[in-house]
Amino acid sequence: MTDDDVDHDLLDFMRKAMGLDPPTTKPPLATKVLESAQYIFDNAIDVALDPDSIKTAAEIIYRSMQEKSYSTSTWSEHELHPKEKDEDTVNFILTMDILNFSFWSDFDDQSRFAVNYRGKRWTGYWSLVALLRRALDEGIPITCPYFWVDPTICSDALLTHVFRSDSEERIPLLQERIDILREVGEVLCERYDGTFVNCIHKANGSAAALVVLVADEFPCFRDEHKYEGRRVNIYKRAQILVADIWAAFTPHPFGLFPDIDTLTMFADYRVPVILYTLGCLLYSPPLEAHIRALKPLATGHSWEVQLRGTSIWCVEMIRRQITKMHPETSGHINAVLIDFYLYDTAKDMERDGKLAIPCHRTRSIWY
Ligand SMILES: Nc1nc2c(c(CN[C@H]3C=C[C@H](O)[C@@H]3O)cn2[C@@H]2O[C@H](COP(=O)(O)O)[C@@H](O)[C@H]2O)c(=O)[nH]1
Repeated sequence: MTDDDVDHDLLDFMRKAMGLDPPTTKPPLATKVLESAQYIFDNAIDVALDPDSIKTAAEIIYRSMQEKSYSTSTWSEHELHPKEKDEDTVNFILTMDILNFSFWSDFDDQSRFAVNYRGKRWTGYWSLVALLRRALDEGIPITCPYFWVDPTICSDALLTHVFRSDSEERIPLLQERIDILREVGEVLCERYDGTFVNCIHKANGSAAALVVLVADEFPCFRDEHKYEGRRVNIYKRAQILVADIWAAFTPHPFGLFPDIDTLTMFADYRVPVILYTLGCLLYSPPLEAHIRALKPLATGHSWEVQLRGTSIWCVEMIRRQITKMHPETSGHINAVLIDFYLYDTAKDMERDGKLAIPCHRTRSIWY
């Protein structure tokens, strides 16, 4: 039967007679992050972009990504990232991205929160990945949602042991980390049979739908703020969760997201530093003085929202510039890979003392 054989008028008549809604071609779910970023950029007065530096940076980033053949496979090449393409890896990535926030430190390098694992000393994001592996090696099922929700086997004391430090500084926001693990576990066990794989299935292959599902279902991922009277969506950990799954799995079915290019840069505290160092981001004198003085910046403060939103918009401008100058890359250089590249490069530059400004000091669960 072809579409011509179908009597659509009769079908509509029968639908109405049966009280069925007419067929609606639902618009694809949108995260509204990019439009939030543009709104913040358009209204920002303390953070601006420099178009010439963006053009120059785009070419530098493009060439470097080509030289390093930056792709999704780069993700699994990291020493501590899981390589298996299975449900355990999905739950490992979920656990990691529930906790993937706020590792900046005002302690000196020897005293800052650190985890010794496999003969190396890990700090920052990598200390989180290391401590999860350390717990699994100790036989603690730290990536299992059913474990998180049962305080008789997963006590706060045991989780404090999992998050223990091998240096003077303790992990920041320990209680928040414990609370949100249990919060996510409750929802997953009640509605998704205790595995994030069922969330992936429910999103039906759409990265944007999965980001929106995560932000709707799990409050700790609902990275939304008020700016100039409007709600703005940043969704940093919800987006990087989907991006990590995409990078870790594609082309395995768990990682097939045809709309992955709708994700944006992940507004953390590291990437703005390299964007500033490249001359792309410009700060007003009071904001720059505040950051250089390592003063705290409250979550939701206008300066903080401007920093995050304008960084997202900056990476979008870089992405558009790369696509304009190198149309052949439009299929495989997206905001996610540019972001991953910028984060990794920022870590290298931090190690070599080449970053031009400290990161801003916001302590929150959002990033
Ligand atoms: N925008 C963005 N933010 C990222 C990452 C990553 C790590 N992603 C890995 C996966 C693929 C990539 O190749 C990376 O190897 C962590 N973060 C954020 O940074 C902060 C930790 O920083 P530090 O204290 O310096 O380690 C914290 O807010 C964390 O959420 C990223 O990729 N992009």
